[in-house]
Amino acid sequence: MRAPLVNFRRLQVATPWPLVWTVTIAFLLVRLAVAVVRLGIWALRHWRAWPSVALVLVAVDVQQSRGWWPHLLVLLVLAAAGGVWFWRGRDSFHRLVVLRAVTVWRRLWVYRRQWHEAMTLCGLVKKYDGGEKVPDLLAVRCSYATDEVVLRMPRGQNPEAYHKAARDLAYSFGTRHCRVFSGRRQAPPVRSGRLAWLLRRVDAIRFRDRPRHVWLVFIRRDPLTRIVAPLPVPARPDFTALPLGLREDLAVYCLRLLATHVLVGGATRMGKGSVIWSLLRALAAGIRSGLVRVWAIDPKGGMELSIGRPLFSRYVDDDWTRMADMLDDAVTRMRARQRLLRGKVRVHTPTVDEPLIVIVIDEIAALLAYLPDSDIRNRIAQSLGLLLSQGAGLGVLVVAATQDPRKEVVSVRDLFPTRIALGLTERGHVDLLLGDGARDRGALADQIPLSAKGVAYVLLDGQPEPARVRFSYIADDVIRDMAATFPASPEMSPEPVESPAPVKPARSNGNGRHTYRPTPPRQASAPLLPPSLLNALDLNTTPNGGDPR
Ligand SMILES: Nc1ncnc2c1ncn2[C@@H]1O[C@H](COP(=O)(O)OP(=O)(O)OP(=O)(O)O)[C@@H](O)[C@H]1O
Repeated sequence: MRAPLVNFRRLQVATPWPLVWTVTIAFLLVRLAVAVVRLGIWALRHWRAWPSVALVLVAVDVQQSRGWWPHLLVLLVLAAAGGVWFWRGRDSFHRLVVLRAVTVWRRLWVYRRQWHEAMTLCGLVKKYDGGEKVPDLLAVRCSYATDEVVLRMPRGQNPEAYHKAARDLAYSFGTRHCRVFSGRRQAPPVRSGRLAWLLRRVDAIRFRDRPRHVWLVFIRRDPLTRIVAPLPVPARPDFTALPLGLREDLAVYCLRLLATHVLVGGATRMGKGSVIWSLLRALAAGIRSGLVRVWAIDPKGGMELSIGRPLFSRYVDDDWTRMADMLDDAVTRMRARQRLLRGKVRVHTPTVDEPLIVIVIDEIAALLAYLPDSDIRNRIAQSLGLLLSQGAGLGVLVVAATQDPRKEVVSVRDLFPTRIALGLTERGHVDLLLGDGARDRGALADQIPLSAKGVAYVLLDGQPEPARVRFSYIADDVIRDMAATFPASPEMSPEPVESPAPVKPARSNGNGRHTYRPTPPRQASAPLLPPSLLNALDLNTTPNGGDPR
């Protein structure tokens, strides 16, 4: 027989039973308290299920006391109310009933059921201490086109693992695309009213930074295969959020133009024009009121921009020297503003006296790389360098498009803080435009099909992961209508202003809508290609034969 560890008898010490019992009871009490707290947290986390549980309990009670008739009656009343709701307020019915039902169904059937298996097979489960650490599925939110899944990573992982596994994840859950975001996609709501201070504090907790959370967006059906119609012109442009198109989660894509320059890259005929025109449409009310001045340069002889000539305070399409002069004038204007604002503010606020100047250049490579006269080319490069490095805060912005984003072609590329990547021909161009690693984080701009004109990858505010958007398609008639409705107001500046070309006003057709009556094109703005050839260019690439309606 083995000797006891402590022989109390030989030591003449009585067994300390009170101590043994106290320690045991204390230990059990602590374990019980932990279990109760965990149960409480679990119940709180699943607070959404409370009403359903309560309903089931009431239903069972009613069934036992009164039979099935009350249930049938309640079902009939609910069906009738649902029918009336669907008939009178289809949008709210879809949002509050259909989408919620879809969310519950997909959360349980698609995600919860297959979560462990999919995470294991995609290599996202960690092994620790003989057990497994599976990412926690926290929430699922469905829209018509997408499922947003929020998860918490196990320790020892970072979002890069999910970027790498994005394709595997997409196919595991029966979709073709999965976008991975390491930050929250919605900004906290703007609160107003009496309780705003309280709600803001709650939001500060609810929307706090959660480094261990990852947002997966599964694209169930691609809403960007359809052409996006022109968006309504905002009555007063909000330079921090100009609506330009649609995101793939069906939210409106808004561009922050304030204090930034924008470079649009895309292969030929992938829709660079639609980005520029969508932007001009969003600015149109400001153009008419004089809050915004657009100076346009179209090195392609007016092929793209001349159609909206009245929108521009200044416009050049045929003379390299005048293009260089215009950029020099912009630098002069910027310097004058610099003197005015020095020591007062750090970012210029547009006013009618000191408007936002937006310099639109349709093909910047033509000015920086292909221009034959090297003196003018150097002048232009110098002015652009100055504008891009100093103009953003002073309200002199450059919006430029290019087919080739390489540095040899667009030497000033790195000075554009905001970039948009439409369909590109080369894989390497994606990172050149959107920054290193953008393609690995999901910006597959080189895989955008030729038919998806106007589809682009952009970086949304504060997020390293690119989002896919489609810019609204602004047809020629819409541009002419815009130009007639929102012509640039006469400039009150010392610079020479060319008077806008006369455009026939849009005529009312009696029902409050305006129809454009085309005027014959001037010689300078006549297309360089015959219409038949232009149509032929589009025929194979646009789904409906180049007639996006
Ligand atoms: N957002 C869009 N949605 C649908 N179709 C579009 C869109 N943008 C452009 N397209 C179609 O693509 C064609 C080419 O568009 P656009 O001229 O804007 O391309 P681009 O990239 O500016 O061409 P280029 O390289 O010649 O300057 C248009 O004629 C139009 O049919």
